[in-house]
Amino acid sequence: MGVATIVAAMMLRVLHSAHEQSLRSSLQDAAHVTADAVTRFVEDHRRAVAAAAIAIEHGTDQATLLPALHQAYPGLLTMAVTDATGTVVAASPTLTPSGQPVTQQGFNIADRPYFVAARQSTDVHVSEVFRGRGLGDDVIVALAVALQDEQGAFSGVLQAALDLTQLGEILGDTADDPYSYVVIDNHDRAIFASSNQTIQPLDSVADRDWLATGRSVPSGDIFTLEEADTDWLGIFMPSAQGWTVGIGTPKARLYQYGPGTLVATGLLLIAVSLMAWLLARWLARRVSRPVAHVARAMAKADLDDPSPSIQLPASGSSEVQDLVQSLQTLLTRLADSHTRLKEALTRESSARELLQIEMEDREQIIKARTLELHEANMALEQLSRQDGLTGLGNRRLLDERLELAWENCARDGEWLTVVLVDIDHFKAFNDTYGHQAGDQALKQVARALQRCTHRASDLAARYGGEEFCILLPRTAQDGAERFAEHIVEAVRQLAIIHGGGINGLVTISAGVATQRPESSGSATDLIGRADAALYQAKARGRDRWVCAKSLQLVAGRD
Ligand SMILES: Nc1nc2c(ncn2[C@@H]2O[C@H](COP(=O)(O)OP(=O)(O)OP(=O)(O)O)[C@@H](O)[C@H]2O)c(=O)[nH]1
Repeated sequence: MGVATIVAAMMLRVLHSAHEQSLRSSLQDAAHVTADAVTRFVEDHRRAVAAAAIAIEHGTDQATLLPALHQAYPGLLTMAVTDATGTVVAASPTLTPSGQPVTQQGFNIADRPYFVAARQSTDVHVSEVFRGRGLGDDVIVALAVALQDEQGAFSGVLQAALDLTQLGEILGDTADDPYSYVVIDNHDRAIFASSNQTIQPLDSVADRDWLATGRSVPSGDIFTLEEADTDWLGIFMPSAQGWTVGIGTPKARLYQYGPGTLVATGLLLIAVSLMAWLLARWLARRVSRPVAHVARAMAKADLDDPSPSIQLPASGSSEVQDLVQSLQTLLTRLADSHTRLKEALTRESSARELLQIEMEDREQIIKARTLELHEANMALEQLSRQDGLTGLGNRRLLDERLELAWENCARDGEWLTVVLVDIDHFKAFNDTYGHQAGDQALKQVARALQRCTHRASDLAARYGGEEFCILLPRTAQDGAERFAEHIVEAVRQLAIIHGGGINGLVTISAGVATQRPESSGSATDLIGRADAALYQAKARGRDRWVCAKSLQLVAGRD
């Protein structure tokens, strides 16, 4: 039924557009015919007036000619012949509305624009549209032509008033006409409007919406006008004298189909519905149901079954049977591929697990070896900076740390102290107690010095032979002096017997140098000053410390 509805809607659409096309072309035809009729109406009368003028010029009796002309052309309301001064000398009708003979009234039309225009023209002049005065007040145009005497001189004017209300009869105007007409002059005044319009003759239509809309499209094209209660189709056509004929019709006429059309459409709709229903039934029996059956069988097919099969449907076209055969073949191949794929996946999965285990083992080994290598490097690194005998830092470590301490204290504006230490009379100790005992004494002194350094940044290093160097970053003069006193005393406290030593013991002498490092100076100078102080300590009798304070040396314990 859905298909039938669509077909019916399409048919109605086609019908509607054919109807619209027909309405448009009849609107255009009506516009052409009407414009021609208006033009012909004016032209016929103009030619009649021209012919009458020739007749008058050739001596035809005006008193006979004018009534005859009047009778033949009832559209000519009044006619008058004037002399050269504009005074009416003959007329039809001959009497005024009040019953007086026109010619005796002394009417003079020399001041009328059409009189002046006709006198200057060789053809019949058609005036602007105006409302008559004198012999009537109808809406008219004056048809005026100059008359000449036998010598060709201007002898007067023949003038006729053309009744424009007659346009209604020409256009067949009736109140129930499906079309509305309007004839507009070149000043946008209505000359004539059909009786289904509320426009009076000579009303201005300049401000009407339909005028602006109609002029927005080329003459002869159909335009659409939307008004509050009615939508219109309209058309403008040019006619006589630069006038315009406008015709409009409500758009709703598009939807007025005749009863025959509606019956035919209804029957067609029923026939189409019936055919669609029969077609749907046939398709369902021959195609849809068998295909649905096959689809269900396919959905249920188990690829793990070594030989899956689809049952052939009882009904169905031969195409459906062929389709089932093809699907059966395809299904068998799919099941085969499925089995091989599963086997391959299982093999691949086992291989991947083995590979994973292998990789993890290798990763562990590499990690362990890397760690061992790192530790060995660290040990080597440490050994390369350690004195083998005493276990203190060696000269290499001292140089690195001195450089670093110099830079840090320089940056922070801190004091840096260097203490150089030398064991007193150590040669004699070796000579007396042997070299091995000398080594033991060196180790004991080293440990004592090590114990005296407390801060992480302090460093006690073997400087060479029986000499040691101690770095004390961030340590000013008074701290340095206390430290020097402390190590001299600490070595005394070891109480290592030395017959040739001071008071029979192993003692040390120390040289102390303290300064605030500056970017201009160097650590070597600081070591040099400590060495000079050490020399002073030795010179002053050993077992003491001397502090290099600028150039002045400060001594501890004489
Ligand atoms: N046992 C031992 N002795 C060392 C070692 N290094 C240097 N010495 C000895 O230390 C002694 C240093 O003697 P000197 O430089 O003359 O000075 P000193 O005898 O200590 O006299 P003063 O320094 O003036 O008090 C030398 O005999 C070196 O052989 C070492 O590693 N072990």
